[in-house]
Amino acid sequence: MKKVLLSVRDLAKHFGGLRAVDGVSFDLHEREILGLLGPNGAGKTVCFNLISGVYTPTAGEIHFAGIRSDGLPPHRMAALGLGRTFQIVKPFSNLTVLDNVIVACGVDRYRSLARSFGGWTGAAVRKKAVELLERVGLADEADRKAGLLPLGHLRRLEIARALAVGYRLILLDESFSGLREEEIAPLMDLVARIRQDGISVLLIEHNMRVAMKLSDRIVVLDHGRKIAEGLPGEVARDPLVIEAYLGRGGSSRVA
Ligand SMILES: Nc1ncnc2c1ncn2[C@@H]1O[C@H](COP(=O)(O)OP(=O)(O)OP(=O)(O)O)[C@@H](O)[C@H]1O
Repeated sequence: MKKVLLSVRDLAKHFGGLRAVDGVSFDLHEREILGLLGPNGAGKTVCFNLISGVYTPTAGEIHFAGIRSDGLPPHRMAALGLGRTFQIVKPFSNLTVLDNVIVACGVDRYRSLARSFGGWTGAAVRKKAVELLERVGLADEADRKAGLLPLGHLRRLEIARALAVGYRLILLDESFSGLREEEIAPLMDLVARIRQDGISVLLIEHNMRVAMKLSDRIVVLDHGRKIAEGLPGEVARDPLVIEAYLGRGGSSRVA
């Protein structure tokens, strides 16, 4: 049986009177790619922020890697093996691509320093960062200033930074948005390879073709609530999902 890596139970986040996330539950299994979909304002990014420790829930529970994790700060979540990308890419523009990944590896460094004092060497982190750049196909860009990278490469850099800590799970926030058609298939291959390497993926994606093809299962939110969960083909035919995306009277499939 598949092992649950992340479990979200009755999760809620209110901002004043706004129920941005309103009683959402789902599981993500080890080695699974789970798509988190929904129209604008559905609560997807707030969910990411709850799972990664940026926000503390108003109610509900999150369990990650066998421990109750809601309320833990982002660096504790990172130390547990959770990495994430952001909808708006924010590299350190004046640092090289390699240094951007070295900085992201810092969480590991501080953790091992605290534990063993001296378990870390600069050379080891550099080696890890170079390996990560190779993994995402950016080795040739290592010495370039990150601010000079085109969007497609920036998205790969973000994924390398997420992988620097995310040895169990990475959260991808619209990693495909704004990419050219020819950049999309290779990035899908990269995400599939990451999963083959044993890392689970939770992705927010507005590109339906990408989400449907890449995800093993899909959870759909609307107005903070879960309205559907299932295999991509099932979810795409779900009348509630079609209505959420196309409005009442929508009759075509989502994908
Ligand atoms: N810090 C905040 N304070 C107040 N309201 C917020 C905050 N963050 C998000 N919201 C609101 O919560 C709701 C859900 O936002 P969220 O960003 O999660 O949507 P989303 O599904 O990611 O949408 P999109 O696809 O447009 O990024 C929105 O109404 C948003 O305005």
